[in-house]
Amino acid sequence: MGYDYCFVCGDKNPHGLHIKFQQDGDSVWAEFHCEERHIGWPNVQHGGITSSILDEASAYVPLNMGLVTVTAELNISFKSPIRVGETVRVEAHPTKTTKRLLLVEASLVSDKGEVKATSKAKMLVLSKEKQEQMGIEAAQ
Ligand SMILES: CCCCCCCCCCCC(=O)SCCNC(=O)CCNC(=O)[C@H](O)C(C)(C)COP(=O)(O)OP(=O)(O)OC[C@H]1O[C@@H](n2cnc3c(N)ncnc32)[C@H](O)[C@@H]1OP(=O)(O)O
Repeated sequence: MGYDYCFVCGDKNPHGLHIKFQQDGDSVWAEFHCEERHIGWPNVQHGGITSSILDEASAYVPLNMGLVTVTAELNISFKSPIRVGETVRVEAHPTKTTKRLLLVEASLVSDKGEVKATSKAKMLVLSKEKQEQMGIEAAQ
């Protein structure tokens, strides 16, 4: 089972979010439309879905640099509810890069310009050996 089954971006995951990320220099971005099946409280997008989108965007930043990482830490501020029917844009960019660690900041903003959530992630670069140990295939 490869990347096609990723919950956030995989084409073949029937339960996934099917988000397509675009590269813009060191940054990545994507759009997401909140539907009824994404809610927790009535009409409010589940915080776990919001977290997944921010996490994934943070992972695509190093991936586009040719680095395979896992999220070691993810700190999220949920600033305003994302409602069913709203389209949000996620953007992520690196703020610090070392040999072992990337710090990535991300945000989710509505099409009306309202900031819905922001995050700071620590993405830990996996060595080839560690990738094999974890059963992660080399990046495409
Ligand atoms: C094409 C489409 C693809 C699409 C596919 C895209 C998929 C993307 C998925 C989204 C991303 C995810 O959700 S990934 C899944 C969620 N994350 C996880 O499951 C990670 C679980 N945690 C772990 O596996 C582990 O704890 C690691 C790998 C993070 C660290 O393990 P380790 O390497 O054995 O740990 P350890 O020896 O203690 O630490 C190694 C070094 O890193 C440092 N370190 C460890 N943790 C931290 C930390 N939180 N903050 C700072 N530094 C840290 C240590 O101090 C040490 O530094 P020094 O002493 O060497 O200086």
